[in-house]
Amino acid sequence: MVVLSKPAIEQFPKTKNCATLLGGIPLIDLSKSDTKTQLVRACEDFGFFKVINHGVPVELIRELESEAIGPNGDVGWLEYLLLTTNTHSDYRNFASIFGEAAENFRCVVNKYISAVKKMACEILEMLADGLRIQPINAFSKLLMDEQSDSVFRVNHYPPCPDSQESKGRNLIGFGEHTDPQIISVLRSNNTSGLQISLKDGRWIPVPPDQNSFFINVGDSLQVMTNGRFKSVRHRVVANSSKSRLSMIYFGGPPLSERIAPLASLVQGEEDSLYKEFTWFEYKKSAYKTRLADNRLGLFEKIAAS
Ligand SMILES: C=C1C[C@]23C[C@@]1(O)CC[C@H]2[C@@]12CC[C@H](O)[C@@](C)(C(=O)O1)[C@H]2[C@@H]3C(=O)O
Ligand SMILES: O=C(O)CCC(=O)C(=O)O
Ligand SMILES: [Fe+2]
Repeated sequence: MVVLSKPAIEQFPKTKNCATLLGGIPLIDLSKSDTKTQLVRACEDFGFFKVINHGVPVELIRELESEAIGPNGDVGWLEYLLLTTNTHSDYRNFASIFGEAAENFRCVVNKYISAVKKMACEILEMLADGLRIQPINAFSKLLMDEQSDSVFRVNHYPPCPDSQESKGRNLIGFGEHTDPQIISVLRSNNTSGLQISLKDGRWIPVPPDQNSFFINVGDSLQVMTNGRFKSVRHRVVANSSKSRLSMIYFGGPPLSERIAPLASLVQGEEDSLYKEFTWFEYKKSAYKTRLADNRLGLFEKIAAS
């Protein structure tokens, strides 16, 4: 893990209209009435922030965490994918073998996704308001669309004792990358590991907080805001003694949606930094890239001379 010296911490961008800085990370209290300016500022400076008083029931978060770990609590040094090979399998048999567990998990995941999606949409509407974008649901309607291509991911990082021995070296759990979608809502248990990259390229650790959410600006929001918001580069380093469990909702647009800078954020066509693309085109090209690649590079317009 990167340990920051005090002078480095003092060099973090000073946020005007001030979102509280918590170890360098903007902290937004969603219960406060006027947070839109702080939200805009956090998306411009970091592409990342922490939210508290978010309205998602703590019991729902805990329930999902315990369901994700599995009914019998077996957590080994293994993550696996188990696929059925018989396309004609009778799903009623599955239910009788796996008991209620799979059914419950699906049900809790659905409730959790509805709650975090609602929060993500509220944040996106405050951001649109802060940027004076009309209509105010210009971003959130993409997540609300029935065809929205949003995904949900649960990551489990087993403890990695080797990372203790490799002093001064970060053992990577999830390599550096930006998220391709519009917005990501991340919640983890209290195990550290997540780091974000500042604009100057320095990596800073994000202190974990199981009761809060961390929000990432994704590549699509960077494009729609014509680069005003930055999709944050982030990674996860291995923890030597504790396992990390994270759950992320990635709010994405429908596959057919055209992604381009919003007209109100560009003076004229020539000021647009990106070529228009559909989310399908972006996703297709993203899956041909390496995790750390700059996926937006392909869609950037060459700077006019
Ligand atoms: C290497 C890849 C994994 C990824 C798709 C990609 O081709 C590039 C982006 C990766 C990422 C990062 C954020 C999310 O975890 C994810 C689900 C996504 O939408 O883009 C992953 C993709 C993945 O693991 O399939
Ligand atoms: O596990 C984490 O904390 C972050 C994972 C992540 O960045 C991702 O799944 O895209
Ligand atoms: Fe990510």
